[in-house]
Amino acid sequence: MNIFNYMKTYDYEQLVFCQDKQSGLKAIIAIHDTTLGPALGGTRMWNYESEEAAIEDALRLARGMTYKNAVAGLNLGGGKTVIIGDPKKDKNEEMFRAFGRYIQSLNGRYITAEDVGTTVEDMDIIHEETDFVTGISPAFGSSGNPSPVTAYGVYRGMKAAAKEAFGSDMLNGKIIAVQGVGNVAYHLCKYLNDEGAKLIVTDINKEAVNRVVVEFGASAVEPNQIYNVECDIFAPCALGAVINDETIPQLKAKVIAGAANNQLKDTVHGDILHEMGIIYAPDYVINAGGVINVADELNGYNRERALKKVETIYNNIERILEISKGQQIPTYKAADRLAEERIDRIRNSRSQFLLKEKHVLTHKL
Ligand SMILES: NC(=O)c1ccc[n+]([C@@H]2O[C@H](COP(=O)([O-])OP(=O)(O)OC[C@H]3O[C@@H](n4cnc5c(N)ncnc54)[C@H](O)[C@@H]3O)[C@@H](O)[C@H]2O)c1
Ligand SMILES: CC(C)C[C@H](N)C(=O)O
Repeated sequence: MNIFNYMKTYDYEQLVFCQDKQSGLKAIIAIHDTTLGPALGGTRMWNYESEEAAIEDALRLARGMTYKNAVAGLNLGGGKTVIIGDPKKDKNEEMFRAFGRYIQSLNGRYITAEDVGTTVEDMDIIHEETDFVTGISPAFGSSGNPSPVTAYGVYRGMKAAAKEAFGSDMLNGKIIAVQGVGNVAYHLCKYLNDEGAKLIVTDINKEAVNRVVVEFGASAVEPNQIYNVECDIFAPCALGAVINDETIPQLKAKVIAGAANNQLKDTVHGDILHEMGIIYAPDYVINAGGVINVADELNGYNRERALKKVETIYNNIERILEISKGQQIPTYKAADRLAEERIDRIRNSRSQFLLKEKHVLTHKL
């Protein structure tokens, strides 16, 4: 990978490598675009097969956060961190403190939160060293674990997509296939079960599967079977790139609406879904509940206000579906246009010189 070429192609601002020998920290912070405000995006800890794979993931996820924050209407740019390591074995207190000091050194250009492999407890340790961290414990007056709120946003966005596909946003009686039933999807399954949907689930973690089978009457299938089960809606809630050449021909669902980031392996897969008439709720639009929730901390956390903003995911999906129909373009393109138009509008409105700009971190600073 030619890093500078890649950064130039997608217009990245900064890539920061953080190393601490004593704790074993190897982290990469990618900052994509800070036109709208400081870059906010979570920290993922993952046992990457190579350093190149880690860099690529950080870059892709950071750009996704720029678009996610823009469409969600947040005054925040996009960034993300990956920590190389096994979250089950390699974590220690010194590692997150060293990482917190690196975040502090960026002086507010980047704010972190949870992602796959990191927890509220990890954010609390980072907070020992920096204020530029969200999703910390409610004991600090903060928002805590973003996953339940992400799930609520996905649920609302799924309803908006269902309305387009089935003529009603009621999900009772609908068969919904859920891939990965971890932090977000457990809560999503609860909302869906409460509304009377029938759940088919899978996960590589048997305990996670058993929990939703027992609590919500879900039926379980093997991980490789989830793509071709008879269902109305497919909800990818595990990892990225699951909509690809191999999986698309297997799909029976009319709607794809789930929490996972970077669901399309490539944009061409979004084009194919569009041609097939499958309604795809763009991942970064439907899964913005968590970032909306943690971003609210920057103004002094108010859960009611945060949830009210999460409700707008329903309208955002409706709007994207309207643009997609009106302009005859795939939904991922409609979402990208919304994001890019907002960023351009704000960039253009910033043409006057200000001696000192008002900082968006009004509460934290
Ligand atoms: N947590 C949030 O608030 C949030 C916000 C936005 C987006 N997301 C995205 O949503 C997805 C899920 O996040 P999470 O916090 O629930 O993570 P998680 O790790 O708690 O859950 C993911 C689940 O997927 C399972 N899984 C992994 N590979 C699988 C496979 N091949 N087949 C089936 N199951 C598999 C894991 O065992 C795990 O139970 C991630 O892509 C994350 O980036 C999360
Ligand atoms: C809570 C957020 C800042 C990060 C979250 N993991 C996301 O991808 O949106």
